Amino acid sequence: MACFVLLGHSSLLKRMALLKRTKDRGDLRIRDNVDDLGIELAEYIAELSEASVKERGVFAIALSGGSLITLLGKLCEAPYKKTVDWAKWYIYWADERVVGKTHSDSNYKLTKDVLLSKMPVIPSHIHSINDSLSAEDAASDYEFDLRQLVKARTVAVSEVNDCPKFDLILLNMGSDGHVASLFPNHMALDEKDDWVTFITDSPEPPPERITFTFPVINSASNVAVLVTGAAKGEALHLAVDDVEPESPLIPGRMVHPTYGKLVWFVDTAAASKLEGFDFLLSDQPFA
Ligand SMILES: O=C(O)[C@H](O)[C@@H](O)[C@H](O)[C@H](O)COP(=O)(O)O
Repeated sequence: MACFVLLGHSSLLKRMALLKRTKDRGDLRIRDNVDDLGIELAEYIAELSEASVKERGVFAIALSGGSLITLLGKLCEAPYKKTVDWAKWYIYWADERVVGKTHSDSNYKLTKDVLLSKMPVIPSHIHSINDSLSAEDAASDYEFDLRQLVKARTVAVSEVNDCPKFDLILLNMGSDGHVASLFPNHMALDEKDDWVTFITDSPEPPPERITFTFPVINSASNVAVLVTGAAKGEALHLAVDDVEPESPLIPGRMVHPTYGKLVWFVDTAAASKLEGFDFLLSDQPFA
């Protein structure tokens, strides 16, 4: 049976904050609404940024796209706007669509609009893809760029392989269980050598993307995955619960930082199919 811890004081699900500790699939932080989840995520990022700047003098973070970036808008508000040491941030994207930087599909553009144009991040610390290249060349070029920062130890290096060890990689999971641009049953899931690979056949538009590979994702010090909405309930169940061995192995379940910490930021709609969660929806008193 799953173990849930009630963090709030209210017995009403609407105002609850829940923490679920799984055996080996990380922690789940569950909030009833996306707005509260955004506040929780902002607090988590700010804490990791502070700890990393204290320890290493910099904070190396990789972002994704979608609603995750919209939620990062919370970091532009008090207190984070002033308390986060923005000049120490080095930013990559765990995946990017191979489109121009001004295109509405660009994760860089979305992040720029929501966060980068508002916070004093140093422009040379923002590592976006070269949008004049093909997907294949953009992936090699991005890996080359990342290798320079690993060489300089601006991005730390894993103790067990030569992979970058990001202070934090932020992902979100789709309803098919994909993370970054690593889609179910795609050969990119098996990439072991390259840090950054490319795809030209994404099941979701646009088709051409670059993506961090699992060796990079699983070498990070911290990985957080945002999962919101009822449509992702089954994928979340497959990603974190003790499922049968014959259950489909979705990319979300392959997120498994070897020595890092994994945290899932989840709303109650997405959590509804987790083992034991129905108990909370019943009228029984919380023990
Ligand atoms: O690249 C993409 O096609 C999307 O960005 C996609 O990867 C998205 O991140 C997930 O589908 C979850 O998206 P939401 O969290 O926005 O629902």
